[in-house]
Amino acid sequence: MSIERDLREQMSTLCASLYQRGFSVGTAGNVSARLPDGILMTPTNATLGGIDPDKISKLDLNGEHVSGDRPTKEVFLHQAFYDTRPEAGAVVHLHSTWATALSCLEDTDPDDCVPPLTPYVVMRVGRVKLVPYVKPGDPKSGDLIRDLNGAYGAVLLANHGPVVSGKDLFSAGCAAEELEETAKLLVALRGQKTRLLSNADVMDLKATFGNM
Ligand SMILES: O=C(CO)COP(=O)(O)O
Ligand SMILES: [Zn+2]
Repeated sequence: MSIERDLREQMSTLCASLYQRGFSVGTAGNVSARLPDGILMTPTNATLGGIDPDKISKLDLNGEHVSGDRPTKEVFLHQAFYDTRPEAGAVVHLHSTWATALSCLEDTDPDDCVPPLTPYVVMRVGRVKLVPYVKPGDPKSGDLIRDLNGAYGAVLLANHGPVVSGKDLFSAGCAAEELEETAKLLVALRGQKTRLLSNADVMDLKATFGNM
């Protein structure tokens, strides 16, 4: 099977799994994966529960739509991650409940939305930036990601939801799920005395596991 065909199948399977487990509803969210000759993206106004591998949109290295259905309106967001993070092989955007809740809370630290509560959010997600609200599909969303200069692999779009990159579809999917579960923990622990991992713990995890 070709690399592209394999990625198309993986993307359809990942999207269906995210949808079936409630990480996405309706037509919310979009997923992309980088190829040597372009980017595969889920079509706009498509439910992640029914992504047909043959209808997945393909853009060339110049961002031109070359095949498949019309791509997600968040093309700019995905392209900005690939342009600023050479290690990014895939990007997952969701409206998952708890990460979106975190994006709406006024006291969320914009430079570090998710403190090191557990080892896996450090290992899988890393620091998360809060990106100011722009309406879905606004090219400005890409500019806001480019302004980060690749410093963050994951962001929360204010009042909208998470966007998480990873070295491949599996890693980006795991990171998006880990972010959602950690956001749920954060909301559940609000107002309570909470112990965080120490800086030494965080450094040790990064040294041991690197970029998962
Ligand atoms: O989540 C979404 C926009 O932010 C979904 O839009 P698309 O259907 O265009 O991918
Ligand atoms: Zn969205």
